[in-house]
Amino acid sequence: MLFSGYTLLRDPHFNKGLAFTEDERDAHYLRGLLPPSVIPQETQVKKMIQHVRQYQVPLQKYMAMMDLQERNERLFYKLLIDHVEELLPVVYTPTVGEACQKYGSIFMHPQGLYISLKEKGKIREVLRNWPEKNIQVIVVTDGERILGLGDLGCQGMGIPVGKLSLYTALGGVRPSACLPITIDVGTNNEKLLNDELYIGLKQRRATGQEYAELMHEFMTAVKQTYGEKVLIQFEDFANHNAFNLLEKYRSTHLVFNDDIQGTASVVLAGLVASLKLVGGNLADHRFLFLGAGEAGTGIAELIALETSKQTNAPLEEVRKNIWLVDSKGLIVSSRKDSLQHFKKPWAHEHEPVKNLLDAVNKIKPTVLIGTSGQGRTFTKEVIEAMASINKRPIILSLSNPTSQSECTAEEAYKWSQGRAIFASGSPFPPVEYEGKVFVPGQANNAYIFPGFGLGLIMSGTIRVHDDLLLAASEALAAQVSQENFDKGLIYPPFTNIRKISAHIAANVAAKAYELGLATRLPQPKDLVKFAESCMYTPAYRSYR
Ligand SMILES: O=C([O-])CC(=O)C(=O)O
Ligand SMILES: [Mg+2]
Repeated sequence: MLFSGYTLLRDPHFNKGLAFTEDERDAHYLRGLLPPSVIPQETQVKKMIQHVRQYQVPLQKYMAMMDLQERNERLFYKLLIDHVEELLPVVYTPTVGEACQKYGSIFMHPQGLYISLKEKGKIREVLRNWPEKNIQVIVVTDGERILGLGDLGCQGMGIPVGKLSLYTALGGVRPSACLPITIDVGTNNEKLLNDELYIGLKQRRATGQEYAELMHEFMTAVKQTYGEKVLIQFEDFANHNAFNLLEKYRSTHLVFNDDIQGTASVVLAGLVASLKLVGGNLADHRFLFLGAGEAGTGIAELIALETSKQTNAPLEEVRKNIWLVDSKGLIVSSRKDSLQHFKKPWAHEHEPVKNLLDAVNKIKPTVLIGTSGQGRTFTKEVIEAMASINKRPIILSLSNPTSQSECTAEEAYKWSQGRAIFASGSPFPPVEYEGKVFVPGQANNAYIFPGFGLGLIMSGTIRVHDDLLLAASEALAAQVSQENFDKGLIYPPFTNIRKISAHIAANVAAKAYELGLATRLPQPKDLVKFAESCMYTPAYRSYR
């Protein structure tokens, strides 16, 4: 340990507050710097949860949590793990969205690493300024599409910070191995450009070659600094850059796009689980998406891939069961020439259809998935149409945060007379309808990326392959218990998430070994046990 006395109390990695023992207080020059009482971590957790609960305003709870993270990291993680269901909506969606919108005015101490156009040519130096050297996971955003809230520029930093706190709390990756990064190439958000408290570059976004060069310098510097096996998670990039970056770097770097691949994996898991409630195989179902961006096309492709593996039918054939609606209506072959490349595989033969309601009535889907980033687009008429076509319509409102959800849980249950199987990206509380309580699930990539990342890291995997996403999906679906199904849930509760993550990690690693992508040899015998043994726990360590 580097510090003692006053500096020790102010170092969030080592500080334990009143939990320092008498011996530690003697050995580390702490006498007199703390009041005499010695309190165990459990008691500190009780105190802190009361502290957070006293705030009525979610953003204040968020600030209290960030404050704790900066003061006493182990207590922060202990609190988050012990109260995960309660605190996830605070450090993650929906509150983290509001925090990003207001980042300039709530900003107290910088978290993560900022790389702006000013640092062009110096990115390796910037990485060297970060205090930790052994980095295993980077979550990086350029802030252009933060949740469904749009361009928040440099203030998107809340997202990598939040995602990485889940890597630790939910997936057990050491906090010191996690590095949140925001790339600042400007913002096109006028409100931020005119805000004197805006923390980012006050210029419009760089694009084209200027953008590509900065990203390339970044990708190269990361690999040079941290080696081949550092995982780079792309988060909340706008569509055009997200698809291009993934395509460009997937064969040279260990990259994973959470919005395309993580969301796809979590939704496929929920769909596979829901088959236990509605019957049939994936191939028997018809899927309709509102939103044809990263999440929509990512999910669609993974459903097609899994269906094709199950039925031995070619991908082009099974894709025909999957339909997407974007802002211009149903994606059909007559629109092909004007479509962005990631939408083209979904342009099937059909007459033009203008809006979602007409598309539901024409396509007659069994599953309706919202990935549009637009709130309140699953109207009463849309849900009623789904309910008239299906005995048990599957309805997923995936856009985040809650304000952008395509419909609320209450609307889904009420308008379908309690028949919908519903899950949403951001959490909704249980709903009572005609005397029955319905518990909605949370179809959020937070189920997948922590365990997925752990699986890659612990096996020394060097590239992400689509089969690893399927392995993660399969492991998650297998964790839904009969008791969960009885409540209509297609996801297990977050309470057991560390156990779930260990199973996901193990299944992902097993697949990576099978594909020859894992470099940690020999392969551990029991991968679930191995995953558990790799996981960080936030209990205090004793200092001699
Ligand atoms: O952050 C979340 O809650 C899920 C996600 O990746 C997004 O909405 O972009
Ligand atoms: Mg995201």
